Amino acid sequence: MNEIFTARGSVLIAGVTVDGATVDIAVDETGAIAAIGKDARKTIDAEIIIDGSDRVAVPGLVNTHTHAAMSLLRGYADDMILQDWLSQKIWPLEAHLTGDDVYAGTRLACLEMIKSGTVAFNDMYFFMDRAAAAADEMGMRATFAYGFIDLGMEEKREAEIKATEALVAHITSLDNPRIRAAVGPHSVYTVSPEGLTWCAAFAEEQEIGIHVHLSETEKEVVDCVARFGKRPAYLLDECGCLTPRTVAAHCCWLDEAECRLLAERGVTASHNPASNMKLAVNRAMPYHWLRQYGANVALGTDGCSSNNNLDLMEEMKFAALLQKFAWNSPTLLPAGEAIAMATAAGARALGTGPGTLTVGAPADIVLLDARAVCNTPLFHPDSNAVYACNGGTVMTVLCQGRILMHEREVPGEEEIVREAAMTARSLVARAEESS
Ligand SMILES: C[C@H]1O[C@@H](n2cnc3c(O)ncnc32)[C@H](O)[C@@H]1O
Ligand SMILES: [Zn+2]
Repeated sequence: MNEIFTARGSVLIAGVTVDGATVDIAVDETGAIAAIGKDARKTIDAEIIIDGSDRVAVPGLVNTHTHAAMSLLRGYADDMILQDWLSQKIWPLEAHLTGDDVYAGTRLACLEMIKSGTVAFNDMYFFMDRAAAAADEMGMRATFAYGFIDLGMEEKREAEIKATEALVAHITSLDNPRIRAAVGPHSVYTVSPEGLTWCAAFAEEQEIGIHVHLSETEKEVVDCVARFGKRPAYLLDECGCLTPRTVAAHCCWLDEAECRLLAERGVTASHNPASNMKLAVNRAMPYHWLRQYGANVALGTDGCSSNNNLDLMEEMKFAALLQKFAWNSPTLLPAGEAIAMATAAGARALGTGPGTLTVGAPADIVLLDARAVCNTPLFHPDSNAVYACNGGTVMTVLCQGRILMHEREVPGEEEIVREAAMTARSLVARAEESS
C-alpha cells in the first residue's frame, strides 16, 4: 500500500490556502496541528509532505445524525411519508439485518463520508459492535448508539436495556479515543417514558451522550400531546434526556419555548434538511429561534434511505437554502454559518475537539480542489464550498493526522463497494423470501 496511507509520523501540508492566505500546516506525530503559518515547515521533520498548492484547507466535517449501515438501503424505499416508510418498508427489512450486513454497510458509509470530507459521525443503529469495527478500520471518529425501541412493552424494554449495556461495555473495552458510545432512545413515539428515563440515567452514570430523534413530524407532536399532555421536548426533559451530552435530530416542529429549553439544557440540535425535505415533514427546523436562544446547531445527513447520500457538503447547501426558503429570509444561515454547523458545532456535540484549523487541535483536515470548476473563480471560498461545490471537490482527508484519502484514493475502495453491493442484494433477497 502507498506509504502515505500507512505513515504514522509527522505530516506537512505545504503552501495551502487557509482563510484566503497561503500557509503551511504542520502536523506532529501525535496527530495534532503543531503549527500553521509561513514558517510552520521548520517546526517538524516531516515524514510525509503534501503539496497544498491548488488546495483550500477546511476543518474535517462532522455528521451529527446518521444510521450509517442504511447505506445498504439506498434507493430501497423512496417517496413515502415517514410512518409508512418506517413501518411498511424499513422496519420489516431491518428485521433481517445481521452483524455482517451492518459491518459491510458501515464500511460503505465510511467510504462515502471520507470521499465527501467527513471525519466523524454520530450513529444510531443495530449490531453497533460491528459498525464500530468498520469505523475504526476506516480510521474515522464515531459515536455509536444502539437504537433503543421498547414500544411501551416491558419485556422488550428489558431486552433493549441489555443490548445498550452490552454495547457500552464493548466500546469501553476497546479503549479507543476515536470510537465512543452513546445511548440511543429512538424517539418519544417508540420509547416509553420508563425507557427514556432509564436511558437518561444510564447515560449520566456512564458519562456518555444521548442520541434521539425529536419533533421530526407534526404527527409526533400531536400524538405526544394527546398521550402525555405535553410536547416532545418537555417529555424528554421530564425523563432527563435533555443534557449538554444530548444530540437531538431533526427538531423540525419545535415551538419557540422548546427552542429556548433546548438551549438552556445545552442540547445540540442536528439539522437534517435533505431527509426532512424528502420525507416532506412540512416544516423546517426553526434555526432562527435556536440561534437566538444560543443552542448549538449542527448538521447531519440522516440515513441513506431518506437522503439518499452522506455528502455533508451538499447538506450545507440544503441547510442554507431550506432555512432561507422556509423562513422567508435570504440573510438566514449564510455560508460561514453553514460551515461552522458542519465543523465546529458538530465537533462540540461529539466532543472531538474545537473543529477548527488551530494549533493544538486534532489534525482533522480536508483539502478541497481550488482548481475545480465549482471553485472558479475563487472570490469567497466559503461561498463556493457551500453553494457551488459538493463532496466531489474533496481531494485529501486527514483524521488525527492520519491520511484517509489522498488525491481521491481511499485504500480498499473497490472491495468495500463490491462487498456492500453483494450484501445489500442478499439482505433484500432474504427479506423477500420470508414475506
Ligand atoms: C435506528 C432506527 O431509526 C430508523 N430511522 C432512520 N431514519 C429515521 C428517521 O428519519 N426518523 C425516525 N427513524 C428513523 C432506522 O430505520 C432504525 O430503525
Ligand atoms: Zn434518523
